[in-house]
Amino acid sequence: MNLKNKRVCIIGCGNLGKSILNGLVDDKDYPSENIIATKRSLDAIKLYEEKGVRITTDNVWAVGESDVIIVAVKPYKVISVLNDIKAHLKPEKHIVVSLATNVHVNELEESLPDNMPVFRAMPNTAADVKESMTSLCHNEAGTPELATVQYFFDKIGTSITINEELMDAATVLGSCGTAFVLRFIRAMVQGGIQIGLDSKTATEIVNQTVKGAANLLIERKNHPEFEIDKVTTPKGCTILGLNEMEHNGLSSSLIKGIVTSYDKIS
Ligand SMILES: NC(=O)C1=CN([C@@H]2O[C@H](COP(=O)(O)OP(=O)(O)OC[C@H]3O[C@@H](n4cnc5c(N)ncnc54)[C@H](OP(=O)(O)O)[C@@H]3O)[C@@H](O)[C@H]2O)C=CC1
Ligand SMILES: O=C(O)[C@@H]1CCC=N1
Repeated sequence: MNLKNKRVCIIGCGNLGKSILNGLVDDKDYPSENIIATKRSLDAIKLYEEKGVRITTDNVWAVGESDVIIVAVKPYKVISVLNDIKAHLKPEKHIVVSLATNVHVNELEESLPDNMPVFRAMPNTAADVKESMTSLCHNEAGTPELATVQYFFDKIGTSITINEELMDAATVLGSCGTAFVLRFIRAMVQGGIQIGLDSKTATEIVNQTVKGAANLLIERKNHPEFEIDKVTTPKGCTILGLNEMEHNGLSSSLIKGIVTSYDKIS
């Protein structure tokens, strides 16, 4: 089957679900008519009907109309949602993808029919602009369905497939990481304002500088320090600022924050 004919429902279309929805509805070749979004209160997603997306409060109906079931509710709600739809899931037809942190594949399988293809996906909200980093893992029944799941998450960014043992770490870096990077960006803008730039100009400069630095690493595949060495002119202003940041714990605070988030999940 042509993968663009695969129908997807996003159960629990909130912060992350809407980011994924935005990434999919703007896709040039995936038909929005193949997307269903569910929530108990539909006001926040009504606007998507104009783009051909079907919206509903009925998860069971949504499952019956879909092939890929993305469960985007909060972790503590996942099992109850699966219990509601379990009787309507067909292992030969459906693929279940949970976005929830810390709800493991074996827990998901316990609330699903036998031999159900089950995935965990850890995207981030940059899915909104098709720039998500998504980490995937799956059960054995999911193996033949990996290409289908990759199809959707590669439409909203980039995906990698890893062992489930690494999903907590991938969540912290790739999902929480969006907030970490945005806070870093905000701090740079605050510094820019302190040295005389208005907020809009500082933001424009910082946003492109961060995008450029990331693309340098993505395109050239060099270590960050290799690229930093090109900027830090001996006795220049960059190395002074960089060392002052390190004297005040820049790298250490980032590492400690990442470990703290990881400890919370695991
Ligand atoms: N936010 C992020 O960046 C990331 C989040 N995640 C994971 O994604 C999941 C969602 O997170 P997030 O989007 O932030 O949470 P939100 O609370 O924003 O979204 C969850 C949505 O689920 C809906 N919902 C609740 N119960 C039901 C139900 N029974 N049927 C249908 N919809 C329901 C709620 O809407 P209503 O009340 O109208 O039903 C709500 O909008 C979590 O498990 C989280 O761990 C993973 C990676 C990144
Ligand atoms: O903060 C959270 O728990 C969710 C999971 C990763 C990003 N947001």
